[in-house]
Amino acid sequence: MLALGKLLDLTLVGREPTEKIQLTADGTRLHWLAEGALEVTPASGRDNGLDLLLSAGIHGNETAPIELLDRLVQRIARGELKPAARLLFLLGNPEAMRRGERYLEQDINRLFCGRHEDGSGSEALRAAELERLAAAFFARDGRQRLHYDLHTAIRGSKIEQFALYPWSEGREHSRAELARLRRAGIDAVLLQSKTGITFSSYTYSRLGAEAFTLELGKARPFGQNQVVNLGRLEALLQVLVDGTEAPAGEGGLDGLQLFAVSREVIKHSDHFRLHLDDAVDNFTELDHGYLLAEDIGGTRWIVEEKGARIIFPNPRVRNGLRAGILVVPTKL
Ligand SMILES: O=C(O)CCC(=O)N[C@@H](CCC(=O)O)C(=O)O
Ligand SMILES: [Zn+2]
Repeated sequence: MLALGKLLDLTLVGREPTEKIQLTADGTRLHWLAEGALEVTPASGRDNGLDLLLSAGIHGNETAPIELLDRLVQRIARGELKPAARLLFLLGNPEAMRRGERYLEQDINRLFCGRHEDGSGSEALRAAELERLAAAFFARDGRQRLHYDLHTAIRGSKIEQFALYPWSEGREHSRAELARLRRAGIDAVLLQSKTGITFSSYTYSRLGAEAFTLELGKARPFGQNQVVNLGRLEALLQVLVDGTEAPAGEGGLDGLQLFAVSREVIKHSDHFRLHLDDAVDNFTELDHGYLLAEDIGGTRWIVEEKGARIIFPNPRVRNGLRAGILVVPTKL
């Protein structure tokens, strides 16, 4: 296997490869751009016009998606998987991956769309670097742009594999992209209705890519992800990479649950109290009238929405950040 196929190993030991560019026997070009960043260019005559960005490790302890990307990179480097798409693989927060932590000082996934400019430290610099790498990758006109940012969640979930679809003024959510996710085993999608500060929001709203955050089960350490079945997603990624995806049929959303954001619960102060046990799963339904959280100045979060469910409840975020999302069922 080409040495650049060991992107994950290189990243985990913090080493630069000696050779930055390598070619497989059939002419696929692998180019190490920066720590945790590998660009793959199809052999001449094979390029099908898709630019596909695959990222993982934006949170360093979310290892199942990192292992999935590692398998794809290795298969490409061995010449077993022959890309027809241009690819950019990004491992988001290498230092956090080495330490097995979600982040060191700042959550990188709250530092996009320029937020890194207000911050300092290694994670703000890394978010700026990831923006530059993604912008350079998606700079070519006339090509299809697609980004999957792969994550796992802190809690268990009543819906194990789901996606968050960013929002941008004047753009409609794509039915074809939702159908594609359905084929990949995604059971639910949260349709955002305002711009965000996450990596997928950046590539969606600033770079014009179709972009999603994918949540793929519960976060576990490296080597302990056998319980997560990523087979259908892996199959989709393979056919996107080698250009053998079957043409999409009509419809294709059967069984896909759609949700809208009703309210984001923002933690304003150290007085913030969340009235949910750590064992409560994502997508748990909350009763009408339930007191979900309290904060300084008598702020109270009481559930008023019919069919409300909670995702990503987390009282340990920094003040000013999202401590949970109340979602409700919706339709396209
Ligand atoms: O389990 C949790 O509380 C967080 C899991 C996670 O990292 N989710 C992403 C979602 C990004 C998005 O909103 O698109 C995050 O919080 O960054
Ligand atoms: Zn994450």
